[in-house]
Formats: sequence, structure tokens, C-alpha cells
Amino acid sequence: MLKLWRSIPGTFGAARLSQRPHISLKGRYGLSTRQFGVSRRAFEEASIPQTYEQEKEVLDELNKTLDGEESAGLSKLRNIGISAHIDSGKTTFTERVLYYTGRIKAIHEVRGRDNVGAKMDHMELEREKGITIQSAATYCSWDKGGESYHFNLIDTPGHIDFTIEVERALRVLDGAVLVVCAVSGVQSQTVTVDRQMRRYNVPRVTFINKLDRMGADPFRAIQQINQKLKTPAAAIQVPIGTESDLQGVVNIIDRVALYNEGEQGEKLRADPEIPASLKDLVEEKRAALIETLADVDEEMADIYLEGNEPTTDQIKAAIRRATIGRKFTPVLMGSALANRGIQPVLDAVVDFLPQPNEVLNTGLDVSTGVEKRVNLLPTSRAPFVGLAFKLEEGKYGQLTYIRVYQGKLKKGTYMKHLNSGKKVKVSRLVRMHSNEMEDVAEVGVGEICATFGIDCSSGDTFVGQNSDQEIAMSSMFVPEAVISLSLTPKTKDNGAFSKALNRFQKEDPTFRVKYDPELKETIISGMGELHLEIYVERMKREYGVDCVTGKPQVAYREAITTPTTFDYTHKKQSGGAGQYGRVMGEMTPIEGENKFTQHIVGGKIPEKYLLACAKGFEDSLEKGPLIGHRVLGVQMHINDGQTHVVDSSELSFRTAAQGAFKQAFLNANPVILEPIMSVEVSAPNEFQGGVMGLINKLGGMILDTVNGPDEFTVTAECSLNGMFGFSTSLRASTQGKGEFSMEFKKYAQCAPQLQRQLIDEFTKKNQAKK
Ligand SMILES: Nc1nc2c(ncn2[C@@H]2O[C@H](COP(=O)(O)OP(=O)(O)OP(=O)(O)O)[C@@H](O)[C@H]2O)c(=O)[nH]1
Repeated sequence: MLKLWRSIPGTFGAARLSQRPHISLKGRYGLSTRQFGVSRRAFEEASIPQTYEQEKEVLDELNKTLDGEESAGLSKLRNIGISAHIDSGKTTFTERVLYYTGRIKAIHEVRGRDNVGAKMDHMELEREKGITIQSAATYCSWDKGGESYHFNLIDTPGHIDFTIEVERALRVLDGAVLVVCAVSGVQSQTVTVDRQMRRYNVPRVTFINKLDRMGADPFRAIQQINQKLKTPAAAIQVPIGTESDLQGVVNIIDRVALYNEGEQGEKLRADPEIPASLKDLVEEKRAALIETLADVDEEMADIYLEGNEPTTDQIKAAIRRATIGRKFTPVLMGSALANRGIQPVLDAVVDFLPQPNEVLNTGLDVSTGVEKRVNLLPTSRAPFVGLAFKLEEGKYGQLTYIRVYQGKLKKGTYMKHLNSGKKVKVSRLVRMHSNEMEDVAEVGVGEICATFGIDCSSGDTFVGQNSDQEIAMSSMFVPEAVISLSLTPKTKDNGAFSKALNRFQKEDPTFRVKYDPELKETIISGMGELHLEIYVERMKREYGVDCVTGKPQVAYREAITTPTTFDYTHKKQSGGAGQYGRVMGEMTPIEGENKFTQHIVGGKIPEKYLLACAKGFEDSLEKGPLIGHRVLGVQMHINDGQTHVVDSSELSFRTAAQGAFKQAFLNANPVILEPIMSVEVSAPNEFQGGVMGLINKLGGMILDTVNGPDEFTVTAECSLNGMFGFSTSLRASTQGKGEFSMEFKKYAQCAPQLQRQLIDEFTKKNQAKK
């Protein structure tokens, strides 16, 4: 199985810690620990905290490095993301946030009639398609209790094809708002986003949106969060009015009714008199909240067990602790489109999501040659460490988004690109507002900013220019590509084609390009048809290169099913310099990643030739012997061999390993694996029979069916192969009312008939090209 699926942590805990390495500072920064007033223990402990409580202990130590002013500044900062299943209303929600915080002067709708489109969907394609393709970063200020809070906000796409945008956003955010639709509840991508949040240990508050829709039921959605996401969740509000009569919400902690008034719901009127009809519900849900909190928070458990009524402050403090500790999610509700219930979510971000120095961020100190986890110091006075998490080509050149994890970034200074060791000047520093920017002179710790004209790839670390500060941040998780297609420019390429491909690859690690010299074709691969379609379209619009595309191809894998041995000699000894290399060993199927091992006694194959064998193995993995697709789950072990005094070389052993690989692979009962997708289809109940028939026809395995009052949702496993053209047939059999989403689940052996067909096609294509 793939690394992707194995690496998903099963619990709410330790993930960020395994992803985000940690601890040690000192000496090399020219800053003594004493100077920071912190004990050495906080910096030199290399162990990874296993629980949030342990993590908090380390954080408390680290936070001693802050002076009062800096601490107060950080307490006013929140880096948050908005994530959800596709079409849950993230962009609509963000548009309200920007409007209520005064960042934009008017609200424009996604696919709105005014043809302006939502602020955060700034790409032409996004506005045309009404979907978010790229994550957009912005910032805004929110006043609460007479204090002004600064939010860095990232709106991410919901479509699984753009999942890397969610990964990169969650990698750099401290907290998130998970948006869930009140009608559809927890959907397939909600589960995916939840998994991604766990991967980076991102705490979340949940917002149940679309309460104005018919059939909305926030409490059913909460039940699903508890059951399907296995995250203790409880409402902190109940709605006032339902569907089109939705007027606001009751805050059940303070027992206050909040009404959205004004044309755009901009006035929030608080009324301590809650509607009589809701009083019982408020008490029932308040008791449920306290009970859930008592399950996850010790202090609340003590109060609860002693039979005392917690104060509102105690409830709020418990929610904050449990949310930041990733043990609980408070649930708010409303309707973004109807302008109801948005402002309380902003209050909840302040109250319940962490400030930057409440999250433990770690890096890998690589300056000594021995990698060591180090904690990053949440202070602007420490040396700079930042992560370039996103690249974007803008009007003024390449824009690089950076999250500052330690120290500060100043305009006019230099920073060092850790991978290349190159020093780069920060000649312009900006804060982003979707696609607009505002120049700033300096950006402090915990902030998100952007710079221009820097050569790097997304996921690269930058450090202060002082060469011995070498702390590498772990990058984001990059899933495997599942689909590919050939791409040929219609007219002669004048360089724009490869320039575009280069840029897209640097921007997006899930977009891969390879040139097949035998077929003389450029093959692009990615996360889905839409993902690749968008790049082909961008190539045309942004670079003026119109391309002919081949039929989308499933990214198959090739594997073996039985162990085998090999004894292969590569020999070319007639005329000119000769070549000779002999390798012997075993090839075995294994779970997960491919592996090259060797055990040579008596120096029969010298070290440098063994390294060449490893390279030959790597080469062979790229292009499997059956149909030229990547190989998965193979271990090649070399245990014997032979050299020739004159004719042996690295090249001959590299070639010998390739030959041995091919020979052994074909001997080991090879098979072709195809991607199996987890598919979720929803449609009005009357179309259930038709949809089930459709899934059965394409050989899908139905796993679950849930019937709601109007709609049903079916979850199935289907091969990606069968899914081509599914959107058209679904549209046809549901009068355009059905929706579906899919996500890669696993690789499985394809049917023998398909395997034969694929091999025949590959052989024919190869022969035709010759
Ligand atoms: N009835 C109703 N519709 C809503 C609400 N919020 C959003 N919508 C509609 O739902 C659709 C999707 O909204 P978006 O804001 O684009 O959703 P999204 O989650 O950003 O979508 P992607 O980024 O493409 O995943 C749009 O047609 C919105 O007008 C709501 O509160 N009520």
C-alpha cells in the first residue's frame, strides 16, 4: 500500500510532532539560553511530546523567551484556514468575513449575477467555474471586547483534485474553521480534510453552514462529526428560526440571543431574552456541551463530578483548552449566503483557536551534519526561519508565500535558501489580500507574508543569512498522482511550453511532468481529470500555448506476486571499450515502498558498482516492464556477482541491474495494479435505483447508503478506470441533480482481461513508434 495511506495517524495526537520535528536552540545563534531566560532542558530535549499536555509543557518553557510586548502582540494574532467538502460554502463564508471585518466594501457571490465573483476566487478560471482552485491568503482585523485581532486567513479548495492546496495551507496554519453543510452533513471530503487536519495537528472550530436550506439539521451533522470523524463535538449555539426564517443563533454558553440585522446581516443585536420556544432546547444542548467537555477536559470533569454548575468563564476556558488540545471541536451554525451567524465564528476564532505561540513548531537542525530535532522559538528576536509554502506567478513576477516560524523578516535584508545555500535579498515584502498586496517593511514571528523574485520550490525552507542557522522545516505531504495524459503543443514550441511546465511543477508538487523518449511524448500526471484540465487551460491562457492532449490515462502501477531469483550478466566485449557486469540475487514482493538491498561478501562487487546497481534499480522502477508504468512494492536484493578487471564500470553494473530487474520482474508473475477510488454520490431519493444501477454497471462495490428526508448518499469503491465519463452518465440518470466526489483509496490488481488489453496496447504503441 502507498505511503500516503499508511502515514495517516489514527489518533488526534502526535501527528504534527511526527511531521513537525523539534527542539534545541542556543549557541550557534550567538544567543545563550540564559539570555532568553529559559532552561536548557526546553531546547535540548530531543524526545517528542506524545500528548498535548507534554507539548504544552515545552511550549510554556519556550514562551518564556517572549517579553511582555511580544507576548501581547502574539495573543492578537490568528492564522486560520477555511476547509471543507466541495461546495459547502467556504468561499461564501470567507466573503462575509472580509466584509464584516471591513476588508472589502461589498459582498459578491460565487457564480453571482453581478459577474464579479467572490474576492478569494480571483483566478479567471475560478470565477468561470465557480470553484476554488488555488488557496488564497488574506488578512483582516476583528474587534472583540475592545481589542483588535489580526487574522491571516486562507480559503482552500474543496475539490479533491486540488488537495495539495489544502495540505500546504494546513501545514502553515495554527487553526481552522471546518465548514460542514447542514443538509449533507459530513461528506467524503469532510473526512479527507479531517484527516489532513489531524496530519498537521490543526485544531478546529466547526461551522455548520446552509441552515437556510430545506432539510437543514445541524444536530444531525454534529452527530455525524462525533461518529464519522470520531471527534467529540458539541453545539455552542442553537438556531433561531429555521430555513428561510433563520434570524440568528442563541449563544448557549452565555444564554444570549444574537440576531443578524441590517441588509447584509452586518448588525449583530444581542438580546439576553432568548425566545421562549427555545429555552428548553438551550438548556438541553448546554447540558450536552458540559457533559462532552467533562469527557475531554479534566478540570471540567472535576466540576461536573462534584455536581457543580460551571460558570460561563469555566466553560469557555475548557472549550479553549480542549480545542487547542485537539480533543474537541465547538460547533457554531448559520448561513453564509443568508448572512446569519458569521460574526460569532470570528469571536470563536479569537476565543478558541490558538495564537501562534500556542502551537509547537519544530524543525530539523541540519547544520552539524547530524540531524537533530529542534523547537522553534516563537520570538522575533531569534534568528529567522521560514517556510515557502506556496508559489504563484503574478503580475510582478514570481510571488513566494512564506510563513515566519522564528525570528522576523525585514525588507532589504538577506535570507538563505537552505537547499541551495544561496543568499537571496528580500527586496519587497508584502501582505496578501487575495491577489492584491500591501507593502510592509517587516513581518514578525507567526506571520504570513509574500516576497518577489525568489527562486525556490514550494515546501522549501529559508533561514537567516548567517550560514550556521540551518533549521529545515518539514514540508507538506504530497500524495501520488493517479491520472496522466500526453501533451503536445499544436504549433512549434518556442520555449513557452517547457517554461510553463517548469513553473507549474515548482508551484504544485502533485503536478508531475515526464518525457517519454521512446514514445517522444510529454506526459503530465496529477490528481484527477479536472486538475490536469486546469493546467492545460492555464497553459493556453497564460502562455499562449494551445496543446493537443491524449486520452486521460489511469496511473497504473506494476507489481510482482511471487519471489524469484536472478543471475544476469551484462556483456559487451566486441570492439572498443568493453562492458561487463554480473549480478545475482533475489526479487521479492513487499508492502509499500520499493527497496534496494545488498549483501556482498569478499568485495565481489565493489561499493561504487553497488551504488550504480542501486541507480539501475531506481531507473527500472520508473518504467515497469509490462506497460511502462511505475513499479510498486518490489525489493531487489543483490548477494553475489562478478566483475571483469578491464571491462567493468559503473555503467555496466547500472545496465546489469536494469537487465536483472527486467528478467526477474517478468519471472515473478507480474501484475498491473489500478487505482481504486472511494466514491460518494448524492442525489434526490427518487433517483436511487438509477444511481445504484449505474454503480453496479461500472463494477463498483457499494459500501454504505444513507437515506435522508430528500436525498440519499451512497459510498462505493470503484476503479478509476470505470469512472471516466461518470459525471455525464450521472447527470443523465438524475436529471442533472446528482453530485459525486471521489478520492484515491488504494491500488488493486486489475482484471486479467484488462491486463492483457493494456499490455497489447503498450506493445502495439511501442512497435508503431519504432
Ligand atoms: N442556501 C445556501 N447556499 C449557500 C450557502 N453558502 C454557500 N452557498 C452556495 O453554495 C455554493 C457553493 O459555495 P462556495 O462558497 O463556492 O463553496 P466552496 O466550499 O467555497 O466551494 P469550493 O471552493 O469550490 O469547494 C454556491 O452556489 C453558494 O452560493 C448558504 O449558507 N446557504
